[in-house]
Amino acid sequence: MSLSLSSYPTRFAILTLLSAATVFFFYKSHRHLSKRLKSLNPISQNPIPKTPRGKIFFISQTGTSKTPAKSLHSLLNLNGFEFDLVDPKEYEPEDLHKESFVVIVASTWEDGKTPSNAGFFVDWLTESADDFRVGSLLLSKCKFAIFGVGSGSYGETFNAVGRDFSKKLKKLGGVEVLEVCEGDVDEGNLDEVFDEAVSEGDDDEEYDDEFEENDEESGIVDLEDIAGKGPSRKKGVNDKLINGKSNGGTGYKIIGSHSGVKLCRWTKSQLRGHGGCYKHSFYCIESHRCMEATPNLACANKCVFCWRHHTNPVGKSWTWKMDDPIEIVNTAIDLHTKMIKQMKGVPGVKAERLSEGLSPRHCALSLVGEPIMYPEINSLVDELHKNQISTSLVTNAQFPDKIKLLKSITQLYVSVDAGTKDSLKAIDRPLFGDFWERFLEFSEALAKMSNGEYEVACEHVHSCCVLLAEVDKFKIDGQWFTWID
Ligand SMILES: Cc1cc2nc3c(=O)[nH]c(=O)nc-3n(C[C@H](O)[C@H](O)[C@H](O)COP(=O)(O)O)c2cc1C
Ligand code: SF4
Repeated sequence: MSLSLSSYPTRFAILTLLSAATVFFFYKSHRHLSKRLKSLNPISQNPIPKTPRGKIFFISQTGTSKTPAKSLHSLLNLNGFEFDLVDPKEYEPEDLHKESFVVIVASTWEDGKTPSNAGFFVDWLTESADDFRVGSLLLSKCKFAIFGVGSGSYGETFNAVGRDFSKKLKKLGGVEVLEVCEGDVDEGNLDEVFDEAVSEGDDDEEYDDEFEENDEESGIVDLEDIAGKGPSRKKGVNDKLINGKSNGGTGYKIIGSHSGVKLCRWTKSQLRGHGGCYKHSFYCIESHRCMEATPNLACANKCVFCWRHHTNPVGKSWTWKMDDPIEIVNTAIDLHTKMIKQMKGVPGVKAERLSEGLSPRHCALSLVGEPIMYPEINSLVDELHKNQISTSLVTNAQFPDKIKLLKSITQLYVSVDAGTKDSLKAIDRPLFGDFWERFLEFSEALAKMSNGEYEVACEHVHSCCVLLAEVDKFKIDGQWFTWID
């Protein structure tokens, strides 16, 4: 890979690689380093266009990672690169999309756990990366580099946190300027590799000349040539998410044998005085008083975009032991309020919102799975209403018989992911052979139930045309429309 040396990211990447590895592994060759820095120093060369300040995050349990992060911070600032050294505990992750450059120095702890000063930061990142509504372009303006601080003696979880950060930032559109550098504090293999690379250069004027020649004459340097001399990824390292989380990292709590509850990212966001989800914008539902739950983790589709990565159970009918609806509601409220309480002390959480959040007023039956498959769905909804909790149920239109039996519900959200039989099959990958007929029958039943009026959530407006053709009147963003032939 060749990159122009005159570009800010490339200069930064090279400087970061050299300086962080040098600081981190206590490399002593000042002569060599200063030569390299001189050749890269933005002050002594072409002026760099003004860019926003970068951020160096230290993710550390016992302070080891903070030291190289601090040294890197001094070195970069000394060389004209404006960076802030940030404790993620004090940082608002919602602002991440505004960053242009982020360096993360992160250690890994037992079983691949993240140090506690980045607990909220990581949860936010995990949820955003797993949430298809957030999108893969959120961080497209953000370049990043990651330095892992760990120990190879922990095998598969060696530098798991650093690698996990890289994966999630990339999933959200972040641009990684260097392959994750994996430091090994015990084995010291990294400083050996680096020492080797640098000591070659130390006695080798040719190396410096070559470096300068590349820089001066062609303006191009092969970044991999340099990065290749730094720390390399260990072969056979397990790339799976290893974040010490239960339920495959989904963050939801299982209730009984077939239900679940989760604190959604919008609930957390509004607890912290930030915005809520679209239901807040459309219907004034307060996200910090909303409980996300499902009485059925299973589904009759295997949608390509499913955030559960197809690890949830699937089935065409209810074949499981059935838990009591009242018990499900009580446990869901109990677990939900416990999770709200755990938000106490998280930076930015407002005391007033926290106390309001302890009494949920809305329940989104949408977490995962198909809620109307649960045979006691009407009793469950009744129980929520008795607790003065409004209900919003999301269904994927595969159970027409069930929708006909559904009694009072505050809101019904039909997930229509495609407008034709072929595209619905390709996107939702339904288990039912007669999925299209089911979908049409569901639509007809719904049209009758709602007197031909549909309320459409914006998320699916693009694919609702076929469905809307069946009805007389529809509502988007609170405004009613009629169908024109
Ligand atoms: C109890 C314990 C568990 C650890 N687990 C891991 C691990 O799973 N993977 C890893 O790469 N390093 C692991 N390490 C090594 C730490 O990442 C290393 O000690 C690092 O320097 C700690 O940095 P910090 O003080 O910035 O948190 C572990 C260390 C301890 C003491
Ligand atoms: S409706 Fe509730 S659970 Fe769903 S996204 Fe909004 S706040 Fe979260």
